[in-house]
This record gives sequence, C-alpha cells and structure tokens, in this order.
Amino acid sequence: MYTLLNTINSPADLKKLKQDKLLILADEIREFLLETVSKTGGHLASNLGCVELTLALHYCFNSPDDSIIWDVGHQAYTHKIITGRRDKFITQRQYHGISGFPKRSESMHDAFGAGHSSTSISAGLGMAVAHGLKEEASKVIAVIGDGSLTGGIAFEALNQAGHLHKNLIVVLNDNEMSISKNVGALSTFISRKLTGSYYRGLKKEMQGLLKNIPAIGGNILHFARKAENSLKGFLTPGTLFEALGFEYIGPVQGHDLPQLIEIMQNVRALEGPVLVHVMTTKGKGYQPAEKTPDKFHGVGPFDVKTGKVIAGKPGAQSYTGIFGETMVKLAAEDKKIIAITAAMPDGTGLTPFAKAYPDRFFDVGIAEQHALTFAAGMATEGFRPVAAIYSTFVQRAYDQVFHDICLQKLPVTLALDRAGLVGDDGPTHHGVFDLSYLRHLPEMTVMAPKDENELQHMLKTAIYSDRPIALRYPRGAGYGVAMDESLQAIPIGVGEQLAEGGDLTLVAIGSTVYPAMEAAELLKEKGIRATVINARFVKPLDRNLILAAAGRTGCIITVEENAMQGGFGSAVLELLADEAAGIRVKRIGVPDRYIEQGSQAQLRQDLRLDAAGIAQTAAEFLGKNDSSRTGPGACRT
Ligand SMILES: Cc1ncc(C[n+]2csc(CCOP(=O)(O)OP(=O)(O)O)c2C)c(N)n1
Ligand SMILES: CC(=O)[C@@H](O)[C@H](O)COP(=O)(O)O
Ligand SMILES: [Mg+2]
Repeated sequence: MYTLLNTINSPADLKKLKQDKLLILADEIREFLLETVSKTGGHLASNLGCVELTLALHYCFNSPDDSIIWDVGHQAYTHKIITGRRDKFITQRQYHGISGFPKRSESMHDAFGAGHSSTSISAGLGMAVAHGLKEEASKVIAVIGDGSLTGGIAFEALNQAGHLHKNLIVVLNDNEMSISKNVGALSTFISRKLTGSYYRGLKKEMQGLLKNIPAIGGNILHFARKAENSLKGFLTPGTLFEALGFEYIGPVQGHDLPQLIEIMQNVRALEGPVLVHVMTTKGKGYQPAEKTPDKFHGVGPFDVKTGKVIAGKPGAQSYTGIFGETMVKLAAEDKKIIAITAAMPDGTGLTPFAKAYPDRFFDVGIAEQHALTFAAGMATEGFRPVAAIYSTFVQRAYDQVFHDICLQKLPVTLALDRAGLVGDDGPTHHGVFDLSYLRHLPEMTVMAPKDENELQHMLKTAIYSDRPIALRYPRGAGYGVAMDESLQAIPIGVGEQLAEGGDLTLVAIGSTVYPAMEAAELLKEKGIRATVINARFVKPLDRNLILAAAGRTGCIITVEENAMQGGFGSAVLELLADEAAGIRVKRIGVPDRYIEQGSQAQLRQDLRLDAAGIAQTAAEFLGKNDSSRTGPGACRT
C-alpha cells in the first residue's frame, strides 16, 4: 500500500529518490493522510495542500542542520511523517501521542514549536542572526500561510529582516484561505492574479483613456504599451516584499513538484532575505476538502468515501452555538451591538451574525491585538462591541485589554471561547490562564456560566454592564438544559448557592459547577454534607455568600478549570485571608505545569476536575476515615 512511504524514515531517505518517485511518494502521503486523519481527526485541508511543498523543502534543504519552521504548524503532518514519525502518526493529537503541531522536544527536525500563528518569521530571523554570529552556513526557511501573514508580528519580522539583510528564506504558502476565506487588503493584493481579468481590465481602461486624448494620444498609447511591463512589474505582489528588502520569487505553482524543486535549489544558493510566493490549493487531492476547505480545516473522524464527519451521539448544543444565537437575538434589538472575530467566524459561532448583520460584523484576520483596540475605538463612539476570541489567543492581546480597554474603562465585552481544557490541540490551545491574567486588572469584571442557559443571560449582562467585562466558556457541548425565553441581566458580583451542607463548602466556577454538584451527591454516601456555590464571578467575588458558607462549615474547596496560580481559588484565598481567618482551604485546578493533549474528559479526570475527583479530594481533605472529622465545623483546625 505505502511501498515508497514505508522506506522513508528520514529526509536522507527522501534525497535518495529520483524525482519521478517523489511524485508517487506524494500520492502515497496524501492517501496516508486521508487514512489516518479520517480516524484521528485533525487539520486535514492545510496538510493536503502542503504535500509537494514539504517534499521539495526536505529534498532541497538539509534538516536538521537547515531549520524548517512551520507557522502555526497545523500543516506540518507531512513534515512529521517523513522525519521519522510515520509509524507514530496514528497517535497524533491523541492522549500520550505525538503533538498535532511541531514540538522541539518531539524531534530534532522540529526547529521551532508552534500552535499560535504568525511567529515563524520572527523565530527564523532569530536563528538566521544567530547562525551569522556563529559563522554557520545553515539555512533557515520559515513557511507561513497567507492567513498567518495577516498577523502583525509577521510584519514586524519582515520589517527587521529586510533591514538586517540576513540569509532568511520565507516561503509564503498562499491558498487564499485562512480557516475561512482569507480577509484584508493584503490578502487581496498578494493573491491578485495579474495575468487575470484584473490586469486585462486595467490595460483596456488605460488604452481607452489614452486613445481619447486628442493628437498626442497615439504616441502615448505606443509609450504605454512599452510601459505595460513596468506596470506589471509595479503591480505584482513582489512589489510589497521587495520594498521590504526581500528578493521576491513567484508566484510559483505549489503542486508542481519538479518546478518547486528547481526553484528551491536555486533559492538555496541566494544570499540575503528571499520570499518565495507559492500558490497552493487547500485540501488538494481530496474533493470534499477542496470544495469546502473551511469545513476540513479542523475535522473530526470522517468517512473518506463520503466526506461525512462521523458524528458522535447527538448531544446538547455547544456553548459556541448558544453564544452565536444569543448574539443574533440581542443584535436584533440593539443596533449598537458589534461582533468582532480574529479570523475565526465559524469557530466562535459568529457566522450566523455575519449573515444577519454584515455591516456590524468584522473579521480582522489573525490580528487579536488589533481586534481589541478596534473594539475599544468603537466603544468610544457608543457602540457595544463583543470581541469573540479563543481564551488562548487573547493572551496575545493582554496589553490591549489593560491599556486600551480597562485603563479607559471602555465597555468592551470579551467573549472567551475555548476557555479551560480544549482537548486534542494540547498545551498551546488550552485556555487555562484567562482567570489569572484578567482578574488582577483594575476595572475588569470576569464571569463564567455554569451551563448554556446561564451563558445567554451572562452575555446580555456583559453587553449591558457598561464596563470592561470578560465572559469565559468551554469548548464543546452544554448540558442540554432548558433555555429561558427571556434574557435577564445578572447582578454583577452575585453568585448562587445550589446545595446546603454543614461539613464543607464547594465553591466552583463555570464548567466545574455541575461536577461539584455531582460530587456533593457522591459525598453524601460518605456521610459528608456539602454546601455548593456557583460563584458566577471571579471578579468581583460574591464575598457575602462565600464568607457566610465558610463561617458555617469552616472549610472551603475551590474548583476551577484554570491555572491555580493567581486564578479563582487564589481570589477566594485572598478574601479569606483578609476577612475570615482560620478557614481551611483546598484548591482544585490546573497545576503549575503544561497539560498535554487528550480528551477533555480524560484531562479533567487526571486533574480531579470531574465529580469523582472533587469528591475524592474532599473526602481526603476531611479525613474520610476519621469519623470524628465530619459534621458541622468538622474542618476547624
Ligand atoms: C494567534 C492565533 N490566532 C488564531 C489561530 C487559529 N488559526 C489556526 S490556523 C489559522 C488559519 C491559518 O491560515 P494560513 O496561515 O493561511 O494556513 P492554511 O490553513 O491556509 O494553510 C487560524 C486562524 C492561531 N492558531 N493562532
Ligand atoms: C490550528 C488552530 O489553531 C485552529 O485550527 C484550532 O485548532 C481550532 O480549534 P477548534 O477546533 O477548537 O476550533
Ligand atoms: Mg492559507
């Protein structure tokens, strides 16, 4: 089946092949990608579009002496397969398996870790400068997609690279797609086909214009025909990159392996910064993915024959879906509501909003910092902007939250999707720091819903709170609870008590509230009665509710799907230290280390964030075998 592929265990094996064999290998790799990703799920379309490019790079350069850096790294499956991980590839993005992104600790061929976008050129330039200082001739190649090029840091790096004039090769993999269709003036400019209708239209317009100039028109027309090439030269995408000090080569056909090899061999010999503009097709070679590359950007296990995703049992609607629906509902009543995404309309659930209110929807590209300051600017004009960005990607815009939103007390709503453990994407994508990095900012309010019904109420609360406010919610489905028809704002800083018990208090936030309630039921079997509080707010805490419960039971266990360092539990500790000495506290949450990939359920179980783990922690905390330690006030030291 994979006759050639099974002989490739390193780039050295690849270099032994004649070029005609490489074409066969490319077909085998595409088949292998379909076979494995249809089982594991993953980033299919980007990888199908990068097969020839990856083979050409590893054929012409010498990894690991030469460094090949993959931007985001979601398109590096072929790179992994031909650098010794073919047999392990079926474990990619699985619990205890290999990562779905390049990872330095995983292979010497993974020159730089990735997962977040637009970092490859900066890292590559750093390596190129280092090679210069060490007087090493190693080559550095940064492979960046057209979507990732909309990230500002990429231009910060291009700017410096052109200035330093070090040996750096940037390969722009242009498939005119981000996750969805790529956006922005840059994307239009770099992907414009000058031999296409645009150029012909321009030429016709110019000729018509010149012909109408009396007398001298004829001569100028002759001159203009001569100037045509320079016009073409002026208008090609290369203009931009050459202005930044790069030698521009392209556009190059990204699936023509012999041409790619020839070009990369020539590029290898060049000095200074070079940008190779490669045109590819996202999803190449698999018709369902070519037709809908956005649907096959990140895909679950699917049937290769039909292209249909193998759906799990029909579950409750996702938090993302409820967020998107509620945004449309609220926007129907209020023209001031604005929706902003950073290149993830589908992932954040804003596609229905974009369809319903296109003039109030903004996809800014992979530009989270710009997204937040853009939102802040709109807020100064009386609008109610909602920036929907994954928790982990807001980390890139921390200063914008502080400097542009909180310091100016601007009413921007941060809708942090994928907050908590996200699962297969692993440590680069777990949204487990937002409670810590937001709650210490003055003027910021932070809340998290216990279920999808509370989410819709909290979204209305946030939008009409007239303050900087963050609402964080997890990846995946809700609980299938009944959804209230009318939305009520929740009083800021007010939590709710869900169960009464004298032995201990479980204070939970967001996705840990239902597990805490289930844990309280499990504890009853051990004769332990727990009070359960849904805190709702990390900032401001419902101090009266928490202090009253702490005073009654004498001990508190906090639960959060966030880093314990500086998170929700820390906030409760601070409250008790200031106002209620002598209360025993135990925190459950994400410890001070990075959490690898795995299913959300598995990772929550590992960290005792599920009902059984919370109950076990509570029983241990209370000394489960020491019956004298149960009953009211059992916690008192
Ligand atoms: C900072 C950041 N924001 C958003 C994302 C989510 N994301 C992952 S891949 C991607 C699109 C990348 O497009 P492109 O670079 O063109 O690669 P392609 O998938 O087209 O090969 C986005 C928005 C991310 N990984 N990092
Ligand atoms: C590579 C990347 O950053 C995105 O594709 C991300 O994997 C999407 O995550 P979701 O699948 O949770 O939308
Ligand atoms: Mg792209």
